[in-house]
Amino acid sequence: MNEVIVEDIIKDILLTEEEIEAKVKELGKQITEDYKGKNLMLVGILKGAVIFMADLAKSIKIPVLIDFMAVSSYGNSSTSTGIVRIIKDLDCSIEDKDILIVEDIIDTGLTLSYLTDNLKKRGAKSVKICTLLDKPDRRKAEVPVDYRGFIIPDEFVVGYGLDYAEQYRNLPYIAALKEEVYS
Ligand SMILES: O=P(O)(O)OC[C@H]1O[C@H](OP(=O)(O)OP(=O)(O)O)[C@H](O)[C@@H]1O
Ligand code: HPA
Ligand SMILES: [Mg+2]
Repeated sequence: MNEVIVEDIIKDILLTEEEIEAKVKELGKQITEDYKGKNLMLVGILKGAVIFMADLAKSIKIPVLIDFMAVSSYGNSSTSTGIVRIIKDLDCSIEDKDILIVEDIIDTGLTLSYLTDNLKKRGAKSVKICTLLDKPDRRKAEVPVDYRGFIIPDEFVVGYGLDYAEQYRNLPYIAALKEEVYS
Protein backbone atom coordinates (compact mmCIF):
# COMPACT_ATOMS: atom_id res chain seq x y z
CA MET A 1 0.00 0.00 0.00
CA ASN A 2 1.29 3.47 -0.83
CA GLU A 3 1.84 5.71 2.15
CA VAL A 4 -0.93 8.29 2.51
CA ILE A 5 0.22 11.80 3.36
CA VAL A 6 -2.06 13.20 6.07
CA GLU A 7 -2.30 16.64 4.44
CA ASP A 8 -3.80 15.00 1.32
CA ILE A 9 -6.85 13.64 3.12
CA ILE A 10 -7.57 16.51 5.51
CA LYS A 11 -9.91 19.35 4.58
CA ASP A 12 -9.24 21.49 7.64
CA ILE A 13 -8.24 21.29 11.28
CA LEU A 14 -11.36 21.83 13.41
CA LEU A 15 -9.73 21.68 16.84
CA THR A 16 -6.08 22.18 17.65
CA GLU A 17 -4.10 20.28 20.25
CA GLU A 18 -4.15 23.36 22.51
CA GLU A 19 -7.92 23.82 22.23
CA ILE A 20 -8.50 20.16 23.08
CA GLU A 21 -6.12 20.27 26.03
CA ALA A 22 -7.82 23.34 27.52
CA LYS A 23 -11.28 21.81 27.12
CA VAL A 24 -10.26 18.47 28.67
CA LYS A 25 -8.89 20.30 31.74
CA GLU A 26 -12.13 22.28 32.06
CA LEU A 27 -14.23 19.08 31.86
CA GLY A 28 -11.98 17.38 34.41
CA LYS A 29 -12.37 20.28 36.83
CA GLN A 30 -16.16 20.22 36.53
CA ILE A 31 -16.31 16.43 36.98
CA THR A 32 -14.00 16.67 40.02
CA GLU A 33 -16.41 19.13 41.66
CA ASP A 34 -19.58 17.26 40.71
CA TYR A 35 -18.42 13.81 41.85
CA LYS A 36 -16.84 14.69 45.23
CA GLY A 37 -17.96 12.04 47.77
CA LYS A 38 -19.39 9.80 45.04
CA ASN A 39 -18.31 6.43 43.69
CA LEU A 40 -17.06 7.57 40.27
CA MET A 41 -16.33 4.97 37.62
CA LEU A 42 -15.29 6.07 34.15
CA VAL A 43 -16.39 3.73 31.37
CA GLY A 44 -14.50 4.42 28.16
CA ILE A 45 -15.90 3.17 24.87
CA LEU A 46 -13.18 1.54 22.79
CA LYS A 47 -11.45 2.36 20.68
CA GLY A 48 -12.30 5.95 19.85
CA ALA A 49 -12.40 7.18 23.45
CA VAL A 50 -8.99 5.91 24.62
CA ILE A 51 -7.00 9.07 24.08
CA PHE A 52 -9.68 11.35 25.51
CA MET A 53 -10.17 8.93 28.42
CA ALA A 54 -6.46 8.96 29.32
CA ASP A 55 -6.24 12.76 29.30
CA LEU A 56 -9.59 13.25 31.05
CA ALA A 57 -8.76 10.74 33.81
CA LYS A 58 -5.53 12.64 34.56
CA SER A 59 -7.43 15.89 34.86
CA ILE A 60 -9.86 14.45 37.46
CA LYS A 61 -8.51 15.00 40.98
CA ILE A 62 -10.66 12.56 42.99
CA PRO A 63 -10.36 8.73 43.14
CA VAL A 64 -11.82 7.03 40.06
CA LEU A 65 -12.26 3.51 38.79
CA ILE A 66 -11.56 2.99 35.12
CA ASP A 67 -13.06 0.34 32.86
CA PHE A 68 -13.73 -0.08 29.16
CA MET A 69 -16.36 -1.51 26.87
CA ALA A 70 -16.11 -2.12 23.17
CA VAL A 71 -19.24 -1.87 21.09
CA SER A 72 -19.48 -1.71 17.36
CA SER A 73 -21.90 0.31 15.32
CA TYR A 74 -19.76 1.45 12.41
CA GLY A 75 -17.15 -1.14 11.47
CA ASN A 76 -14.93 0.15 8.70
CA SER A 77 -17.51 2.46 7.25
CA SER A 78 -18.26 6.15 7.76
CA THR A 79 -22.02 5.65 8.15
CA SER A 80 -23.89 3.96 10.98
CA THR A 81 -25.64 0.65 10.41
CA GLY A 82 -27.74 1.19 13.54
CA ILE A 83 -26.73 -2.23 14.87
CA VAL A 84 -24.97 -2.11 18.26
CA ARG A 85 -23.00 -5.15 19.37
CA ILE A 86 -21.03 -5.61 22.65
CA ILE A 87 -17.58 -6.87 21.71
CA LYS A 88 -15.92 -6.42 25.10
CA ASP A 89 -17.88 -6.09 28.34
CA LEU A 90 -16.87 -4.45 31.63
CA ASP A 91 -14.49 -6.24 33.99
CA CYS A 92 -15.78 -4.50 37.16
CA SER A 93 -19.22 -4.67 38.78
CA ILE A 94 -21.17 -1.44 38.36
CA GLU A 95 -23.61 -1.98 41.20
CA ASP A 96 -23.81 1.19 43.33
CA LYS A 97 -21.28 2.99 41.10
CA ASP A 98 -21.74 6.45 39.65
CA ILE A 99 -20.97 5.68 36.03
CA LEU A 100 -19.67 8.31 33.68
CA ILE A 101 -19.56 7.01 30.11
CA VAL A 102 -16.65 8.58 28.24
CA GLU A 103 -17.05 8.89 24.47
CA ASP A 104 -15.09 10.59 21.74
CA ILE A 105 -18.16 11.50 19.69
CA ILE A 106 -21.95 11.34 19.65
CA ASP A 107 -23.16 11.21 16.07
CA THR A 108 -26.48 9.40 15.49
CA GLY A 109 -26.68 8.70 19.25
CA LEU A 110 -27.46 5.02 18.59
CA THR A 111 -24.37 3.71 20.42
CA LEU A 112 -24.98 5.73 23.59
CA SER A 113 -28.73 5.29 23.62
CA TYR A 114 -28.16 1.51 23.73
CA LEU A 115 -25.32 1.75 26.26
CA THR A 116 -27.01 4.02 28.79
CA ASP A 117 -30.07 1.75 28.88
CA ASN A 118 -27.86 -1.31 29.21
CA LEU A 119 -25.83 0.11 32.13
CA LYS A 120 -28.87 1.46 33.99
CA LYS A 121 -30.49 -1.99 33.87
CA ARG A 122 -27.42 -3.52 35.53
CA GLY A 123 -27.89 -1.59 38.78
CA ALA A 124 -25.60 1.41 38.45
CA LYS A 125 -26.41 4.14 40.97
CA SER A 126 -26.27 6.78 38.25
CA VAL A 127 -25.31 6.85 34.56
CA LYS A 128 -24.12 10.06 32.93
CA ILE A 129 -22.42 10.87 29.65
CA CYS A 130 -19.26 12.80 28.87
CA THR A 131 -18.42 13.27 25.20
CA LEU A 132 -15.62 15.28 23.67
CA LEU A 133 -17.52 15.91 20.44
CA ASP A 134 -21.21 16.28 19.69
CA LYS A 135 -22.48 16.23 16.07
CA PRO A 136 -26.18 17.06 16.65
CA ASP A 137 -27.18 17.34 12.96
CA ARG A 138 -27.18 13.57 12.49
CA ARG A 139 -28.96 12.54 15.69
CA LYS A 140 -31.39 9.60 15.35
CA ALA A 141 -31.76 8.76 19.06
CA GLU A 142 -31.96 11.45 21.75
CA VAL A 143 -29.31 11.07 24.45
CA PRO A 144 -28.88 13.41 27.42
CA VAL A 145 -25.34 14.81 27.29
CA ASP A 146 -24.11 15.78 30.74
CA TYR A 147 -20.58 16.90 29.82
CA ARG A 148 -19.82 18.07 26.30
CA GLY A 149 -16.51 19.29 24.90
CA PHE A 150 -17.40 20.76 21.52
CA ILE A 151 -20.35 20.87 19.14
CA ILE A 152 -19.11 20.18 15.60
CA PRO A 153 -20.71 20.47 12.15
CA ASP A 154 -21.86 17.49 10.10
CA GLU A 155 -18.47 16.43 8.75
CA PHE A 156 -16.55 13.20 9.16
CA VAL A 157 -13.70 13.89 11.58
CA VAL A 158 -10.52 12.06 12.51
CA GLY A 159 -7.76 12.39 15.09
CA TYR A 160 -7.44 12.32 18.91
CA GLY A 161 -8.80 8.76 18.91
CA LEU A 162 -11.25 9.08 16.03
CA ASP A 163 -10.58 6.96 12.96
CA TYR A 164 -11.46 6.54 9.36
CA ALA A 165 -11.08 2.83 8.49
CA GLU A 166 -8.93 2.44 11.66
CA GLN A 167 -6.46 5.11 10.56
CA TYR A 168 -5.54 8.57 11.88
CA ARG A 169 -6.42 7.92 15.55
CA ASN A 170 -2.96 9.15 16.57
CA LEU A 171 -3.28 12.66 15.13
CA PRO A 172 -3.01 15.06 18.10
CA TYR A 173 -5.66 17.41 16.62
CA ILE A 174 -9.17 16.86 15.22
CA ALA A 175 -9.61 17.36 11.50
CA ALA A 176 -12.39 17.08 8.94
CA LEU A 177 -11.74 14.56 6.16
CA LYS A 178 -12.02 15.64 2.55
CA GLU A 179 -15.37 14.39 1.25
CA GLU A 180 -13.76 12.51 -1.64
CA VAL A 181 -11.92 10.31 0.89
CA TYR A 182 -15.07 8.78 2.36
CA SER A 183 -17.83 9.29 -0.21
O1 LIG B 1 -23.50 8.19 17.85
P1 LIG B 1 -23.14 7.07 16.93
O2 LIG B 1 -23.67 7.29 15.54
O3 LIG B 1 -23.53 5.73 17.46
O4 LIG B 1 -21.56 7.10 16.71
C1 LIG B 1 -20.62 7.27 17.72
C2 LIG B 1 -19.78 6.03 17.92
O5 LIG B 1 -19.14 5.64 16.70
C3 LIG B 1 -17.73 5.59 16.87
O6 LIG B 1 -17.28 4.32 17.24
P2 LIG B 1 -16.99 3.13 16.20
O7 LIG B 1 -18.16 2.21 16.18
O8 LIG B 1 -16.53 3.71 14.90
O9 LIG B 1 -15.80 2.36 16.89
P3 LIG B 1 -14.34 2.92 17.26
O10 LIG B 1 -14.52 3.78 18.49
O11 LIG B 1 -13.55 1.70 17.54
O12 LIG B 1 -13.84 3.72 16.09
C4 LIG B 1 -17.48 6.55 18.02
O13 LIG B 1 -16.29 6.26 18.69
C5 LIG B 1 -18.68 6.35 18.91
O14 LIG B 1 -18.52 5.26 19.78
O1 HPA C 1 -17.09 11.83 12.38
C1 HPA C 1 -16.72 10.71 12.83
N1 HPA C 1 -15.41 10.32 12.76
C2 HPA C 1 -14.97 9.11 13.22
N2 HPA C 1 -15.77 8.22 13.79
C3 HPA C 1 -17.08 8.55 13.90
N3 HPA C 1 -18.08 7.84 14.43
C4 HPA C 1 -19.18 8.58 14.32
N4 HPA C 1 -18.92 9.76 13.71
C5 HPA C 1 -17.59 9.77 13.44
MG1 LIG D 1 -14.68 4.28 14.34
